[in-house]
Amino acid sequence: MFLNRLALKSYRNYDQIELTTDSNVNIFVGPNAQGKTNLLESIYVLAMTKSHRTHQDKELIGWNGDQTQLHAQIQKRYGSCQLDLSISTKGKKAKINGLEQKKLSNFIGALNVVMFAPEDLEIVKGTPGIRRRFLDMEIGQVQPSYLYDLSQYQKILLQRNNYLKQNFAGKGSPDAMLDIWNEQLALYGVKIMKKRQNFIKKLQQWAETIHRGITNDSEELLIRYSPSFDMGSFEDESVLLNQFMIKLSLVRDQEFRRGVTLVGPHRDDLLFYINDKEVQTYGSQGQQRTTALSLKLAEIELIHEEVGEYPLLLLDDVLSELDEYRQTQLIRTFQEKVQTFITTTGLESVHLDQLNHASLFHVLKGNVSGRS
Ligand SMILES: Nc1ncnc2c1ncn2[C@@H]1O[C@H](COP(=O)(O)OP(=O)(O)OP(=O)(O)O)[C@@H](O)[C@H]1O
Repeated sequence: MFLNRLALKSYRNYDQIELTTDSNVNIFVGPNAQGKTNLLESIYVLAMTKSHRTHQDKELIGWNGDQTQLHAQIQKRYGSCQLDLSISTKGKKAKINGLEQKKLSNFIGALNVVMFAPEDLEIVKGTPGIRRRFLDMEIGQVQPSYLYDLSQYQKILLQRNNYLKQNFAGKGSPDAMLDIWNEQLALYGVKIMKKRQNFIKKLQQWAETIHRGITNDSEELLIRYSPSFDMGSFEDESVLLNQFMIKLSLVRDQEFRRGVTLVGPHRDDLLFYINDKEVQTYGSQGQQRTTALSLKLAEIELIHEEVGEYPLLLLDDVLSELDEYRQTQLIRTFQEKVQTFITTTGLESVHLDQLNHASLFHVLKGNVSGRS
């Protein structure tokens, strides 16, 4: 799929812009703090309805406005499609081809993107919460039902935690109520775990091959799902559900003492190994960065497999971080296949000679000029 046109109103430091983009590679060049990342972020927001770098939607609204409007014209295999998203302090409104979508989950997935930014190193190095967010965003954009399961799970988790806090052991008779929460929690928890397990299995297959290519066959990358309890080889959801309930009963007293839910996908993690050694603990900075790159490139292939079209690739200030060999590998992956948006402060860090065709845009103080 391709983004043909992007229009923004009152988005971060852009008052109003309209861009026609190249179907191959688009390079946005400019000094620091001019709006390059903001531009890529806006494309990400059009795909996911939220930013990759903040949970606070109001930060996206230009300082002089009270709402922002984003518009994209997308070219897909089966025709073109118009996406409109407006974000105000009161909430979000999303339209596909002029039709308002009651649920944002129906809007997510109309445009698919893979973003690779310097902070993605945190997916490898950072806390489990960052890896769970990565899983949620990526599975969500190819499987809208996942987002529904997740929001149900989060609601139940919140209520269950409140309940645990208020009804510590010995006070009242909490069991009957807890049984109801447990069933609900396990029901949605298992759905999420199964979907994460399937996603990671597929991601692993792609990432392993890609990582071998990037490292000249010297490194074997393994990605492993690490759920809050051992799923064993259980394929059947009802067996897993039963396991979930057993685990909950085992930690019951501890949960009352601590006032939090100790079992479930909100405690999942994702582990990375290179040649059998955990990357988070033993990996060099370079290996951690390459792992993040392999993960992102694997995602491109996975989305293609699931959706039948390649997503857009958004590379925010990452090319200068990659050596020539890795940059060449990356360019080979997207060239003529994946519409790519690159930001950089200087063209000297981009191996332009490797690109068959690219459009160049200059970004200065919230204005974009060019396309050459
Ligand atoms: N809500 C907002 N309204 C207006 N301006 C904003 C808003 N949020 C951020 N900005 C401004 O946007 C600018 C940053 O833009 P951006 O992060 O896109 O920079 P950049 O060109 O990618 O820079 P760098 O090369 O340093 O990463 C900053 O000057 C910041 O003050």
